[in-house]
Amino acid sequence: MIEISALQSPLKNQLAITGSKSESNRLLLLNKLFNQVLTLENVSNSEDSQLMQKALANETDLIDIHHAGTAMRFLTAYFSIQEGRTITITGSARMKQRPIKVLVDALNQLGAEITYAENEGFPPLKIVGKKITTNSITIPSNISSQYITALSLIGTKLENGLTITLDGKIISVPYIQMTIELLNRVGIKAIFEENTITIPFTENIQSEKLQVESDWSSASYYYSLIALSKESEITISTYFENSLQGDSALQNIYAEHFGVISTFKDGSLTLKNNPAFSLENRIELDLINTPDIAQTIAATCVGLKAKCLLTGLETLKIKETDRLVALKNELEKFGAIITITDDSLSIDGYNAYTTVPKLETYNDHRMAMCMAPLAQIYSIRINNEMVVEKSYPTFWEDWTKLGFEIKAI
Ligand SMILES: O=C(O)C1=C[C@@H](OP(=O)(O)O)[C@@H](O)[C@H](O)C1
Ligand SMILES: C=C(OP(=O)(O)O)C(=O)O
Repeated sequence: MIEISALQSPLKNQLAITGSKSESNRLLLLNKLFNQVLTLENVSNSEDSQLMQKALANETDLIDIHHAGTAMRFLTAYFSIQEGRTITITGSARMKQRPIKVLVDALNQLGAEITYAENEGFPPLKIVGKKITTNSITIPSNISSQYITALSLIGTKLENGLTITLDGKIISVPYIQMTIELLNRVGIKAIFEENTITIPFTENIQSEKLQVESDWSSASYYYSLIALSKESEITISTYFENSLQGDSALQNIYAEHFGVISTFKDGSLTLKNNPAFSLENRIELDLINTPDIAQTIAATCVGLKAKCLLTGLETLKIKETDRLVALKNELEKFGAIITITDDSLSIDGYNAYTTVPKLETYNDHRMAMCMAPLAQIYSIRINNEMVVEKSYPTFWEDWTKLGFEIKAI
């Protein structure tokens, strides 16, 4: 457990944040599919991307992917087309509760041979690699976009290509767009229009150098920190105005609702306070396209004692923990009055707040990181703080650089 206290205000500092975990995991898989012809720069040093790299290099028949959801889903598709190889892919206790049936059904309908090693619908999976020649599939698109990305990535290696029809509401759309844009960027003419994705079989891609942009979900904690500070400025490197990452929506969300100004210069992003900003009565946001910044936004609201209604949160309950329950439990420790439904979270007011809260992280990196900015206002304690490694291993080092005092207790 750590205790975090703010030492200096205003903040002024520069940080280098690791590459996007989402871009990295897609590019690592593509590179494996296409004989490592890409030279990747600023690849994420997150545990999830390291696990992805190790799994792709692994030649044994048992792969443990721990908490890494994207890696679990992308690798299920990858191993299902490795003819002549049989593997079992497993993960953490939580991974064994995260649904994968939609993806397994789709792959098996295409001709894969995947069975459940424990519980129907969930990892671990036994995968016997097969040649897949079927070239079209319909898949529900309202549970996780990661299933759709997984199919799109391996579609490039199916001899007849793949047409994917998305059935129902499409959630986390920017993550599907990121996949298609990355395929386009390496020269694969993938198309995503309305509810149809078309992926052509591709023999080879050109060798080229690609720079992974830094992680926008990780940037969210600095947006929150600035929103909870005054006259402060933080510069973070390797961010661009034209991002592939949907979480770059942070720029507009924090400009409009929390008074944080973003400026880009020479590949860096500077965040600072807008002195003319005033908080609205109740913040309303639909976050269906940006699920990973929902926790950050809820915690920023608590720091500002703002009321809010956050909707489009139906995917939060199947992530690293049930994030809706975790947010309610922990943010109520600051006096927030919170109501959650299956797909929303509202903060309707605040009770008087008295004690220094001891905050729990539920094995969820984003629970630890979203609450850290509250240290700018309150003295807080965070249990199991090393969960941050999943996406941002140097998080606490960076907070020390910013001037926070972090004590193990
Ligand atoms: O494709 C990706 O890289 C991701 C997609 C999103 O998941 P869902 O599509 O399950 O919402 C997101 O929450 C996750 O952190 C990363
Ligand atoms: C949901 C997340 O990751 P994953 O689904 O890849 O485990 C996340 O990083 O917030």
